[in-house]
Amino acid sequence: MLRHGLQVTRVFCQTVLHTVSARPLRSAILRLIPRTALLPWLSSRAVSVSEWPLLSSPPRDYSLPNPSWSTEMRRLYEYYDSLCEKEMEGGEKKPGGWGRLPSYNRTLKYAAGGKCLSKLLKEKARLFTRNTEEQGAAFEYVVFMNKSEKRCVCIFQAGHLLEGPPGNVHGGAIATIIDTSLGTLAGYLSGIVMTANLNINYCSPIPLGSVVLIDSVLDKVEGRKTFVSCQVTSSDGSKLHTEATGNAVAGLPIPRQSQHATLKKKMSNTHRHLKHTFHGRLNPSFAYFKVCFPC
Ligand SMILES: CCCCCCCC/C=C\CCCCCCCC(=O)SCCNC(=O)CCNC(=O)[C@H](O)C(C)(C)COP(=O)(O)OP(=O)(O)OC[C@H]1O[C@@H](n2cnc3c(N)ncnc32)[C@H](O)[C@@H]1OP(=O)(O)O
Repeated sequence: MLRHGLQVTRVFCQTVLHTVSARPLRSAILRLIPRTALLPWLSSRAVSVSEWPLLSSPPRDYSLPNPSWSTEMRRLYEYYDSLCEKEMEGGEKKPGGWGRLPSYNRTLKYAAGGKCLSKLLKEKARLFTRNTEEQGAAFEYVVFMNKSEKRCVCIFQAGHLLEGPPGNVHGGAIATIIDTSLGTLAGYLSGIVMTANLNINYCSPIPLGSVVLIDSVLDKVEGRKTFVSCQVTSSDGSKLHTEATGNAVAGLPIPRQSQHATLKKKMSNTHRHLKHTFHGRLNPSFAYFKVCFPC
């Protein structure tokens, strides 16, 4: 009976809150509801308040296995996952040196725990490599990072929407996944970066639907520039498909004078959100990278 009552309350609250579109009214209602009391009823999943805000379902982590993954993709995922540092019984950490990076389609929003940072972001914007919900259709990938070796491995399965030459992957799609891997490595090591330069040699075509490995390493850091390179090989490493070098520049480009004040204000709002989300435990500007660096 009580369970039924709670369910009705949950559905009622969800309906009201989704129907109320006026923002001030919606936030007034949200303020009136005691979070800790209602959260377990309103969310079908068990999430803690500090992990995820009221009424939002946790974002999808695209780096986790899904039914479209081939046996080879799963095998490689399980291999690298077994090398990852894991919490063991008794709180001890199993050393491994590797870590899987989560991946979201709205990175800044989700990395900040769902706080709305959409002033900085376009509401409809999505990470290019994660812009379809159809599993297996385009970019299926997961990045494993080895911080001590300054290296990352991306396991990539190319879906049917990435066709270029018949039966093979489009060169632009290959460039995209290379940019993602190199950008992720450079960003992980040097903070916020923009790719300034990318050189690619396409050595042999990648068959559509196949699984390849993108092994990226740090070459050197010179001031703001982080030089990285990678090799794209078949999943058993026997065939070289592509090789690339890149240079990523750290820090945001200096905005024009007229944009400066607005950007500064937006960034300080973002920092406030991050500070609030992480309860001031971390330097908010780096919370995004240190807590859950996405790719
Ligand atoms: C708000 C950001 C938040 C990021 C959040 C990340 C989310 C993570 C989520 C998921 C991860 C997925 C990972 C994806 C990764 C994708 C990465 C991309 O695709 S980035 C898009 C394509 N790149 C551009 O659009 C850059 C356009 N260019 C620029 O903005 C500027 O030119 C920039 C920033 C690269 C440099 O501009 P300056 O004004 O800051 O600095 P100057 O003085 O021009 O250059 C600094 C140094 O770099 C060299 N440099 C500049 N451009 C170069 C070039 N093309 N080639 C070689 N060197 C270059 C210069 O010679 C200079 O070197 P010297 O310090 O003098 O030694």
